[in-house]
Amino acid sequence: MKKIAILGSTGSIGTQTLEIIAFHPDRFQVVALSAGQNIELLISQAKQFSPKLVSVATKQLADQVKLHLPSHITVVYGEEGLIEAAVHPAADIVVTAIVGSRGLPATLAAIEAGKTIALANKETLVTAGQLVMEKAARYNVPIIPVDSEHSALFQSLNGEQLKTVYKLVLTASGGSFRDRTRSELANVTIEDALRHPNWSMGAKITIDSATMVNKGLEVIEAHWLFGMPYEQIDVVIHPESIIHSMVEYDDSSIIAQLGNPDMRVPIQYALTYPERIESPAKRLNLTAIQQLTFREMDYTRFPCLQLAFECGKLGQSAPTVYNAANEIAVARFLNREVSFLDIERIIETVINDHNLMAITDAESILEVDTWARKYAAII
Ligand SMILES: NC(=O)C1=CN([C@@H]2O[C@H](COP(=O)(O)OP(=O)(O)OC[C@H]3O[C@@H](n4cnc5c(N)ncnc54)[C@H](OP(=O)(O)O)[C@@H]3O)[C@@H](O)[C@H]2O)C=CC1
Ligand SMILES: CC(=O)[C@@H](O)[C@H](O)COP(=O)(O)O
Ligand SMILES: [Mn+2]
Repeated sequence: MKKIAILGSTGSIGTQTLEIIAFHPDRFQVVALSAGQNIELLISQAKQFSPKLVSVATKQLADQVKLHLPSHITVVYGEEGLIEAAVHPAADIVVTAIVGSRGLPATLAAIEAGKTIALANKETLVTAGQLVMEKAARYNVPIIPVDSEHSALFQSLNGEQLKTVYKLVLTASGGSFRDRTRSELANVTIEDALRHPNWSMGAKITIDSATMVNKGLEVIEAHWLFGMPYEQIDVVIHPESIIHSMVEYDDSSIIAQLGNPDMRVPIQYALTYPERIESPAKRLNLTAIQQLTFREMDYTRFPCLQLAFECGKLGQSAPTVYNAANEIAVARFLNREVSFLDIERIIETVINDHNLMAITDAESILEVDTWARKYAAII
């Protein structure tokens, strides 16, 4: 029986993780759940899965949750509560399904506590890739990707020698506005932006997909997860999201992972790795699909992806700034304060006005992250 803690159990990844756990009741047990504000859902999850501990964003919410749960379930809150969930002594695997770089301290704590990390929260690797990977190596902790592209790369690299990789190829759906020109983006609405063609996901990542920032974050995530130079990472538009990513080797062979767009597959793989077991996902029927298509990435149409490569190559504090500026810009867009195209303007401005600095520890990351957030909030 694998014991699971989920950070962000009320979100898109969190609820799908619980679907997998419910599908395999003999294999998994939930020991900790963490939510932000959605206590109604958290309470019903706790009643169904009987964790030992639940965590919510604030003391006020924790007090309300306590009224609805039996006293043997510990209720904690805030950043410390999130960390308690991440280091729960009974947990073997921590699923990091919280959104944004606020997931970093709990992820670092889980690594120090020796937990296997099933990593969905890509922002932690973008903002602190070196720190996270060095810590994972020091504590001998596996980081298993949940993000569909990285799960695909992980599977396509299985048993191969990294030195024989010619390039990693991430696929991108193109997002909600794939077929619109830049001039057509000026007046798009939040509702339009949230209509992803293939995946049902949380709001922040759906906007990231439309700006192509999601692919930018994923390029940096791939760099850190697989130790691959940016020059050997490529992105291709694949509107059907059936090939989840691929690895091209020196001998010209390409190994890819395919499947219907269903996050329960990579989530389950991260929980059962290296085993493969039956999943609730619908099987892929290639003859029904008939054709898979590909388009060259247009870096002028999607400048945020170009910027991510530049920030990744610059290293130091640049990826932290890229991520923080984007988190604020997306929150402002979702709050109807700025337009869709303002997201890239804000990111570009914050990056251009930033003086690159060395990132040595969690404190320096927090300092840069705080500066970028404050600036992105007012421009
Ligand atoms: N959705 C997907 O298909 C994919 C997502 N990812 C990545 O996974 C991560 C999660 O994405 P997704 O599930 O879509 O996001 P959602 O917005 O659906 O869920 C976010 C989760 O984080 C919780 N949360 C937010 N703020 C806080 C806080 N201050 N303290 C504690 N918990 C908080 C939310 O709690 P609450 O709702 O209770 O406030 C919720 O459980 C992201 O990093 C995303 O990039 C990667 C690949 C695919
Ligand atoms: C499901 C998943 O992993 C998302 O990150 C997804 O890849 C978003 O799709 P695009 O960013 O390719 O639109
Ligand atoms: Mn992805």
